[in-house]
Amino acid sequence: RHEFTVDSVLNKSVINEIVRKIQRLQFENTNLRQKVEIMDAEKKKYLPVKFLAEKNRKRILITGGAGFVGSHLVDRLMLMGHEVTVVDNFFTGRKRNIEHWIGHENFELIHHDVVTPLFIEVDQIYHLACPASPPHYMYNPVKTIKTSSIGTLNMLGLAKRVSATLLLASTSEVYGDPEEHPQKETYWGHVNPIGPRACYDEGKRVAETMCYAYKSQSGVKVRVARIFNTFGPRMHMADGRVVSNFILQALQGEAITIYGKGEQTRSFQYVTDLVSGLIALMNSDESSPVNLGNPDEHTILQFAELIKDVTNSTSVIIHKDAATDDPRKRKPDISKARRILGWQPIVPLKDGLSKTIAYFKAELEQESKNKRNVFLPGDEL
Ligand SMILES: O=C(O)[C@H]1O[C@H](OP(=O)(O)OP(=O)(O)OC[C@H]2O[C@@H](n3ccc(=O)[nH]c3=O)[C@H](O)[C@@H]2O)[C@H](O)[C@@H](O)[C@@H]1O
Repeated sequence: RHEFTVDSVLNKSVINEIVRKIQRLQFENTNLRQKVEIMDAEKKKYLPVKFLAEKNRKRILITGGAGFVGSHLVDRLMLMGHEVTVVDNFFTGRKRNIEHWIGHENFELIHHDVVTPLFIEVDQIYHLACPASPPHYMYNPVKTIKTSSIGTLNMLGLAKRVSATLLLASTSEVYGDPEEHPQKETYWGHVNPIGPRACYDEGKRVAETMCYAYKSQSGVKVRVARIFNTFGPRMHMADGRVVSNFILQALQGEAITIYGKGEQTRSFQYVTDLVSGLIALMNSDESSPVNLGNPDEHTILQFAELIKDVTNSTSVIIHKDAATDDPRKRKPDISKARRILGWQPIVPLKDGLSKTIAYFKAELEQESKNKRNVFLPGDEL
């Protein structure tokens, strides 16, 4: 209408204005389209998770969820379609262990130390937070005791308040240096209460005691998993436990260090087997402790030779001083888990090792790339 009613100067400016508006709209439209495309691409980076009906979908808290075992548990529960909240203080946990879920609508990450109370709403709590490797838990023994005692107390308090079920990640270390072999859940253990391992062993023993005190006094639903030696990808490079030490030493051609004669035994389970056991236990009605481990027992010397063999390594095997209070034998009796949960480990040691070796190889490659890209003071940037 303007074209016919106003003079040609005004007419021209109106037309210019309309053209500008159209251009702006087109620009915004393109921008919006690009934004949607980026969001779609972002969505595609997540592995597809199951869509669970509201009544089956649980709100699950995993303390220590950015750690080695915790992050594998996160993966399984996310894929199952649950809402997962991870709490970690990142002492031994790493954000990169769970980075592939960050931003997902079913996932939440909270940087928090369980020694401080936490107020959230959840249905289940997998309480894994605590360093598990001897050099890590001995690094700050007082903090280790606080984590197992006050940390567990806080999580039991949370479970009580919101009527959640709490699963405690306990350990084979509650049996100490066992005088019964293999170890059944009925065995009370042989623990030195003042030795260097006591901060962890006794910490976990009191954590178990607290679970049963909360159960009998307040009716909290508890599950206690006594976890035996576990290995797999995402173990910390500086973990210090035997599997990661031997693999890293073998891959780098360094001497494989056996503490003592190597006659002590351990039985190793692959992490995905453990995850299946933890989930089965959480969803069972069993409140008394259950061993989760692989009964396939090896001496540490045999294990060093196996690692040398599977990595094709030229490393020599050397002996160092034996560790204080190092358990001489360890092998789980898993008949209870078999009977009650229908669970048993299924991953053969060699298969688990080859996945773990591939992981450490990739980590070492990444490290050597970083070394080449490192800038030193005085370098021109
Ligand atoms: O891996 C685990 O799941 C367990 O690890 C540790 O228990 P430990 O059996 O002492 O674990 P390692 O440090 O891996 O030691 C296993 C054996 O290998 C020996 N070892 C370890 C490291 C090494 O470089 N060389 C070596 O001979 C140790 O002296 C010990 O006899 C923790 O204390 C447990 O809580 C945890 O459940």
